[in-house]
Amino acid sequence: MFEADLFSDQIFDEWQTIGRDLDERGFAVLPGLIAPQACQALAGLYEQPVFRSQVHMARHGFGRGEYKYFAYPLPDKVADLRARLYSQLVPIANRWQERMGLEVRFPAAHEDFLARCHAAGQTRPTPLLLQYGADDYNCLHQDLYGEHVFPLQVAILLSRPEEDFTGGEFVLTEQRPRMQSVPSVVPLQQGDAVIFAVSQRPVSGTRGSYRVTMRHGVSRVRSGRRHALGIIFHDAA
Ligand SMILES: O=C(O)CCC(=O)C(=O)O
Ligand SMILES: [Fe+2]
Repeated sequence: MFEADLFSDQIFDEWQTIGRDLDERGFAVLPGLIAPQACQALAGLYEQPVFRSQVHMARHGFGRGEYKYFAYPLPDKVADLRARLYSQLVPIANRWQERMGLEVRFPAAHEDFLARCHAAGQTRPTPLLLQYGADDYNCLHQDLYGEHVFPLQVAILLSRPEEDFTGGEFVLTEQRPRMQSVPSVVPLQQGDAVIFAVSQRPVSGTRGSYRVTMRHGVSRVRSGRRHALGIIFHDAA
């Protein structure tokens, strides 16, 4: 299903660039991670019985639209993507932990990190499929589900901008100490992945690194229907 083989030599350079973008801005785009047909297939799962729960965002003040958390066992494609992206991101996550003065380090294999989450009672899977229609949006938020937090997450756009939907842009804000927040809009095509900080990231200052707080959301969809796949690496309590 993957356009990009996450471990091939060709994309080694791409991961170097991704690491640099993440360090500099707290987010990076991995273009064409999922082929159009596979995007359609993943969006089609929304109506299938592969979920543990459904959230209507308006009921919780999270925005407007809905999402569903996958149940274990995850669909093969989602499980594969989660494990493979994790192993690419772990060196970056550990570098960030060190720069933020945090003691926790993450193991090389995702299953070992999940064992840590599960032992602490964070046993529920967090990968999710989101569905937005006209006028739906997702408020700025952070996907924190307990004490154990992997500092990076991934969202993949499954629909085609301008064809399947208009509006509905992926948005990030960065809140700096004693300064006003910086907004970023991340342009995505179908199948593109955005990798971004879950809640905090290190920024280099004149006297070493300091932490900034990131939030993400989706601007109002103006027309059509938008699906996205969210890959969060920690499980939920
Ligand atoms: O719909 C999106 O693009 C982002 C959804 C989201 O909040 C997430 O994947 O955590
Ligand atoms: Fe989110």
